[in-house]
Amino acid sequence: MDVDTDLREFFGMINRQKQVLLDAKSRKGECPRDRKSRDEMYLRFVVGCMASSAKRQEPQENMIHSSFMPAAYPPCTSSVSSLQSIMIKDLCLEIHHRGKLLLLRAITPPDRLTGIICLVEDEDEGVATLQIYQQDEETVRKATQIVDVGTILLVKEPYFKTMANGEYGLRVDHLSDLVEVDEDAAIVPQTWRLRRSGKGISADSLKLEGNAAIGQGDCWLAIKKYTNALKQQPTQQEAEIIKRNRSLALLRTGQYDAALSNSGFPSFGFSPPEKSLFRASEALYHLGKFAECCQVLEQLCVKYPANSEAPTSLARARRRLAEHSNGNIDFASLQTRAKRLYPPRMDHATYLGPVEIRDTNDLGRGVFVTKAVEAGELLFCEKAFSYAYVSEQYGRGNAGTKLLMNPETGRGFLGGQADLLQMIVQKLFKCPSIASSFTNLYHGSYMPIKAHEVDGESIVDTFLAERIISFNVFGCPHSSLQTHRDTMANKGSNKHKQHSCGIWTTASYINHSCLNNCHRTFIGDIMIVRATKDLNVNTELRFCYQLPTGKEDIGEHQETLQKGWEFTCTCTLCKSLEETPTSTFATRRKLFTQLSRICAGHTMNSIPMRKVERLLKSLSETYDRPASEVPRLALWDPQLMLARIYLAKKEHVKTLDALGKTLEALGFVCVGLEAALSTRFRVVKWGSLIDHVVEMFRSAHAAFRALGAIEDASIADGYARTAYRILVGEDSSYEATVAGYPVVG
Ligand SMILES: C[S@@+](CC[C@H](N)C(=O)[O-])C[C@H]1O[C@@H](n2cnc3c(N)ncnc32)[C@H](O)[C@@H]1O
Repeated sequence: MDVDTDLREFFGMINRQKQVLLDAKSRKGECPRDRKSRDEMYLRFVVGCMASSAKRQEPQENMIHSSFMPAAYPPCTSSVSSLQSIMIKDLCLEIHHRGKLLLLRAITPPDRLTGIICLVEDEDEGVATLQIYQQDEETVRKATQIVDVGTILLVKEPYFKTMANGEYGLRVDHLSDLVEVDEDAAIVPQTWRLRRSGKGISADSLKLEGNAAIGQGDCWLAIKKYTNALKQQPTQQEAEIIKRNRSLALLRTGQYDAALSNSGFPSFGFSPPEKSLFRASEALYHLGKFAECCQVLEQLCVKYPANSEAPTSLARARRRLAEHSNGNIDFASLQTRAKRLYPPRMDHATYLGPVEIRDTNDLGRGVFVTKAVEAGELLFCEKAFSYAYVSEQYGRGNAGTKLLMNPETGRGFLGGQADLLQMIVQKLFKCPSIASSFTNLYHGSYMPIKAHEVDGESIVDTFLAERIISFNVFGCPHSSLQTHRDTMANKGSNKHKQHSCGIWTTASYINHSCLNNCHRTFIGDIMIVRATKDLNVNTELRFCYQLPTGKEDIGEHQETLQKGWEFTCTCTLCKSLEETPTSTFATRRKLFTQLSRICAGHTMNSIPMRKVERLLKSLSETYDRPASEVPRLALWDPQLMLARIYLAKKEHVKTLDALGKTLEALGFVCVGLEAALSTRFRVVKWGSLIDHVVEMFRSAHAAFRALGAIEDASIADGYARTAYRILVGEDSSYEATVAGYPVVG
């Protein structure tokens, strides 16, 4: 939603790749005889590495790293012991060798492109290129910590294919399909046992090696050392210490479930060690289990009063718990922190207000309000499940140059979204206890596998994750406050071309309507959802996935919804647009163009008001349904311009009249804006909310005040604040923002 999915400029590339895939498919099942020799492959690989290293050292601006998803295939769900060995020479093209297992040893260091690439050999000295995808970024885990010369790997149910450069290679898309093997594992041939393995070394020595690795910042190596130490039959006491140490390395590598169980949680025994309690609390915090985290930290504070970090951590966890339970949210401080943070990943908890996910009659699941709410009320405030940040100034984010295309579905992920896939797959793999909040999201017709675990590792289906992201991803600005200020300052907003994006697992259940009744805003990776109308209990919430501007052809709007989410919108606005004859659209466009030309060609003082009013009247007459039922989205803009001119000319009665018409065009029903001023100003029904609605109410405030209608002025200011709260997410910044409005400040 609101993500940049316009990949037209890449269509040529997608089509060429489609052709490559088709050509490859025609060789399906073929066992290629024209494989390159080991030496030739080695030479090509080294040259390729040198070229990519040179590119990394001198990155070109706007360089796009493109990659393609293969046709979806499920991850292996069989345990290693049930698979049969196969050799590289027996692999056939475009085949997933189900029931088979390939034992490999890396013969080159890795090269990192969009995936990690290296050359591998098998026991028969057959050589192939291995491409592994969805691994951690280099900044999180170096490619050499994943595979390096001598690393022994098992590829489960190997997928052999023609690669982009025309050579043949193995491609691994699912993390659990690749298993690193110890040199002393029974499956490893004697000739490969060259390095010093854990065998014969005491558990204590391996533990010390693990501690040293942590000291050097290599937590992945530390985990291996501790795991080997545990295989050397340590005493129970030793084993507890080793696990406790491993818990720290697991914490630092984001493996919070395993860190928690290695800490000894939940039964720490009669005398819980300080480190166990602390590590358990950290893991619980990162898993969002704030109540349990507080309990563990309270225990730690009582047992170890000298621990100086525990009270600070407890205070932090209690703040999260309060945010989570009561919606006790300090928005002003959130805004301040988001401004300084790059990427703006906020240390904050999710608050779910009066909302519930339920089945709808016709659109699968949806979100409903559990009590009556008023326009502006906070419904929920959700921390992202996963968030990929791309700076609006480019170059400051963690993404921006990747293009991941799926020729099979015709969908593509650009920039942040391509990063999001890798981040989510890693998170699901590392924290399986929270995976279902993501995997339960809508995924269209994709059929997921049933198994979740094999050989003690979680199974993550990369293609399911890709599909879920494409239906549920939200584009987002660094902060909606900045977007609002930019829009109001006429700096133009890139609202509809968001590169940062994320997944918010509650918001994802909200279905679409062009006439939405709730609105999402962002402060960094926090999404704030507020009601845009007064809602009765049990009303289903509706977001606008993609806002029709009212100027485009309805076909274009429906095509975007169909392409993005595979449905056709049947809301009153779409229905009315569909029923509008083409000739009416043409008249509307013509009148609109005339209006735009007049506005662009005149200053405020020289604008021919009568002509504009006449054109606006004719434009209104092209609509037949009342605006309260079907907003006239093409009309508010020129109508607001009139209101601005009247306000500038201090013609306050006309200002109020023009504002009434502007709000009406957006579907608002207001009373008390008429010349007589005999009725108290009131919004009877809220309409579509756009940033300028705040300006409209502020202008009404100014006009009422000038006319001496002080109470109406104050009511108008109240509405401006409510609209602002909905559009920005909070109103602590209201005064500072509206003071900067160009027209009415
Ligand atoms: C983000 S999900 C929304 C939650 C979804 N209904 C569920 O059951 O999980 C988006 C999908 O919901 C369905 N959907 C949402 N709004 C719709 C609408 N107005 N009409 C028809 N289908 C809609 C479409 O299948 C769409 O791809």
